[in-house]
Amino acid sequence: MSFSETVRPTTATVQSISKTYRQGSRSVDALRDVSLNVEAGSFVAVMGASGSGKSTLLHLMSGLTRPTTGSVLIEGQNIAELSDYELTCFRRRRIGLVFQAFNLVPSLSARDNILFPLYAAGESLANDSDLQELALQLGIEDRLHHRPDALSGGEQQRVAIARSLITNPAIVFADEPTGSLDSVTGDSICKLLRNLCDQQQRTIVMVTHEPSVAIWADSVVVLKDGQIVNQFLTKECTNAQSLAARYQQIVSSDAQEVPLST
Ligand SMILES: Nc1ncnc2c1ncn2[C@@H]1O[C@H](COP(=O)(O)OP(=O)(O)OP(=O)(O)O)[C@@H](O)[C@H]1O
Repeated sequence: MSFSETVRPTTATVQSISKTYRQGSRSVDALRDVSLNVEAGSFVAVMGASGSGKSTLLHLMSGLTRPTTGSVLIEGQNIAELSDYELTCFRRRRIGLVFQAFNLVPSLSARDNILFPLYAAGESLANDSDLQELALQLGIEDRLHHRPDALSGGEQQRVAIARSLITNPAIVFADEPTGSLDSVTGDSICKLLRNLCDQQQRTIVMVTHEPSVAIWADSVVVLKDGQIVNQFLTKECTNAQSLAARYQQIVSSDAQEVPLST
């Protein structure tokens, strides 16, 4: 395994998914009949107001939760059909996950945090040079023996990204990966995600509410009240300000446009 080589490009397709959360007698329709095709090797940002369903969409696409109706195809596999055990195995091997809160184990070194998905699967690292290569690629090669509390926020997120890549997944889902970081550090994380896509053809789906983060993606999917109301290419925006203006125009409009495919 080499982390600097390209991976087999993977598509992610969501077909007519809905998700209803039930809380006692109340129910919340978090997503309503959402369809989306993320092309292999592309970088898609998901934007929307708080409560519009961004995290729910990401969690469904990454198999963390199951849709109420509809299907999610990763590498052509409908993950909604897998048993809990099969889904866990599929997620461990095929999907990388990055969260805003890093979710590192405080008592473990950066190295053991990165290797955690392998340990959880009962595996070990075949070749230590793989870890060294990954750490070098992410700029944390001299931080591997530190515990999370001795690392900066940006370094912790790099460790979390390394952990998401240790099984060499072709698709990475990131939920507000820069949400806890200052703008300079956040930019370096965006650049890293962009490189994973450009240099290795990994597919990236990232939730963000920041136009300056979304501009790093190839396209932006806009959610409103649990539905996709628009999808546009970032190259149509000259900079983060024009992306912000376009996004504002979309969310403040009552009209729902037909979503484009990436
Ligand atoms: N586990 C849950 N149980 C009940 N309702 C939920 C649950 N998770 C999310 N919801 C509801 O589903 C809707 C969509 O939530 P979601 O977290 O996907 O939105 P979001 O766009 O990611 O919001 P934010 O930007 O604030 O994180 C909201 O109304 C939320 O309250």
